[in-house]
Amino acid sequence: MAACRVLRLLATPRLSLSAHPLHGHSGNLIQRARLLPATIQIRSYAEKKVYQRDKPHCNIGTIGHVDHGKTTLTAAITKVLSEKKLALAKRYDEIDNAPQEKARGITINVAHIEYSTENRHYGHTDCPGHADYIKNMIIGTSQMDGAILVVAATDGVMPQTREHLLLAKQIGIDNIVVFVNKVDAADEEMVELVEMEVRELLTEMGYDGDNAPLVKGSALCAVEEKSPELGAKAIEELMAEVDKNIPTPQRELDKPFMLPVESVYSIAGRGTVVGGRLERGVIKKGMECEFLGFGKKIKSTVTGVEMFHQTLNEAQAGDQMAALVRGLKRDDVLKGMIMAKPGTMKAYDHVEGQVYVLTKEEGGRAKPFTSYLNMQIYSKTWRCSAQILIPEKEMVMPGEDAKWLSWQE
Ligand SMILES: Nc1nc2c(ncn2[C@@H]2O[C@H](COP(=O)(O)OP(=O)(O)OP(=O)(O)O)[C@@H](O)[C@H]2O)c(=O)[nH]1
Ligand SMILES: [Mg+2]
Repeated sequence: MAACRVLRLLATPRLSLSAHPLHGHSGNLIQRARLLPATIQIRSYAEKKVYQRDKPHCNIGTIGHVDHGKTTLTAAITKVLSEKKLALAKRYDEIDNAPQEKARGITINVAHIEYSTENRHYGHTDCPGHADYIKNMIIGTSQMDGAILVVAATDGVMPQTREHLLLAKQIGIDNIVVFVNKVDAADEEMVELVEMEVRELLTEMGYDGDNAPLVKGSALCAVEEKSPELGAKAIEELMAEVDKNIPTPQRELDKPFMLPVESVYSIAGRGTVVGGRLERGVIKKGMECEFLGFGKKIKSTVTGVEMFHQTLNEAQAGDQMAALVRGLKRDDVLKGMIMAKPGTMKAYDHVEGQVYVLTKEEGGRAKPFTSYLNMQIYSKTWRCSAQILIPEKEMVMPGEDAKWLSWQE
């Protein structure tokens, strides 16, 4: 189990950073960021439908252990909702569409899918469960307002069930709805045991395990149109719980805009498109913008805004959006940069934080640590290899609080 710590920035207390030293030294960050695969596909700006903002927008997604059925559940939700004309049904292989994903049968990149219920419009991020792709899961989860934790009844709580829930908690996801999947392949006793186990885990992680919304069913049955009680009905029940238990957050619309860049594309003949979840403010066509990060500061102008392939008159905080920007090459902008209103943000190469070090039982490390330790720091869509300094103590034990300073290596 990997150690995980949370930094609360003193200067900007709304921003929380998760440091996750899973992968050790990151090497050349910029090179790595370039290698990361694209996640939102914007094919053409021509003849786009205009997005109708007639329902509140909410960002959710699927987290949980590898192979527990997150992508199948994502496909099942779109299928069930498409029957009510609230979604376009997405097949499993349209969600996991990279050749490597198809070959290995696992999710590697997060996928962003859109659908609606009667009450809300959703952006859904399907995260990878495999331990090797935790970094993608952290970025995916940092864009969610609430999460669906998928646990297979055939397996129960597994290492990444625990780790994903821990990370979701650290990232600040307060509302979780559980889907106990693969109920078609497990006996009743097993399903009951798994429910108890998940509730216990939720409590352990600081959620209200006893009263957490939990739905049991089978995503595969819903996709294959079998056993409607376990299939389509369970999916409807799940979405009703999501509607009820994951509140739409208050968005900061009146602040200067800020978009952590999650993906960068180039569209032949049109230019460069950047995608991500708009963290605050409003973005409209014609606005000036500035990209910060990786030692760069680049000015540009927004020439188009869209969400899930539909044109937006304006993108609002919370939207999973993409912006076309003028005069930039694809390689000028990197995943992890911030796109902001010019002059409103500054880049730093160090952070000061008040840190609580998780104990081994909480999923942290067993040993104390001292200054000059190298680790990865994660925040929003960026991650960075950093060195830490603990000014007031010689060492910090798991379970202790400390003030610390970390700077980019
Ligand atoms: N019996 C049964 N199998 C299921 C169910 N849901 C998914 N599966 C199967 O479980 C396997 C894994 O499903 P995925 O949806 O790829 O799992 P995942 O959680 O997205 O996996 P990663 O993204 O790689 O972590 C596939 O073979 C699915 O067909 C279910 O309800 N019942
Ligand atoms: Mg998957």
